[in-house]
Amino acid sequence: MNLKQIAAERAAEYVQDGMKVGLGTGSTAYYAICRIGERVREGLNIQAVATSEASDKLAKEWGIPIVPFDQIGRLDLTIDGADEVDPEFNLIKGGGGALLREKIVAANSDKLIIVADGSKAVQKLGKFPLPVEVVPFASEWTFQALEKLGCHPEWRMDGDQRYLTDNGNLIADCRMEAIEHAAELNVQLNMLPGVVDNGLFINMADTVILAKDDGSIDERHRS
Ligand SMILES: O=C(CO)[C@H](O)[C@H](O)COP(=O)(O)O
Repeated sequence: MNLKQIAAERAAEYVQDGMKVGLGTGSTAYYAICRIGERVREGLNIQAVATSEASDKLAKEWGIPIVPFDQIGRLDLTIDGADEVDPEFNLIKGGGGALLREKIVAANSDKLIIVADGSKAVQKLGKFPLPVEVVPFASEWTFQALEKLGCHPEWRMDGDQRYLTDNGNLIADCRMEAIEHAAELNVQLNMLPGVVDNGLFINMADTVILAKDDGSIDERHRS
């Protein structure tokens, strides 16, 4: 039983004819894109944007119409994965490195549906290293600023090179174990010159669909 697929396919049912849809990134969002792609092949009429080059490629392979960001306007719905989800629907995202585009797309969507297997549900965010996207210019200074903030950053690597995002930036993964004040940290991080954005998604998710070990679905909506 593929829990990621179960959660993602439930979310894909929310996509309706005529909608403008944001497509997430990662191994769970993958199944949502595939299911939406199947429905497009069956005649579903939508327009979409993708949150990464990988999702863009996958969507096009399925024949999902991808529209330039500047031409699509506001989105009805975005379906994306997450690395951690807390009881208030706050998230850590960016394990796949797409956090910046994911946050921009989520912020321009009427509804953000998060899909995941049950292991992503946590009481407190922070065990998963928090990704912070950093511009390459003077990146060691930014790294030091993250250290001073107590974030314990480590550069994400791709072999022996620093990992580069689709935007040509670096990722510092911050190992904090537990984040006590996620909303405040989100603001503090984004105020550091050199930080483009970080993987904390505060008050952004509207619906969380988790597939539990027995294959049942735990679907929650933010009131
Ligand atoms: O934020 C993301 C990519 O930047 C992903 O949604 C997140 O890492 C979850 O990925 P997966 O579904 O593969 O566990």
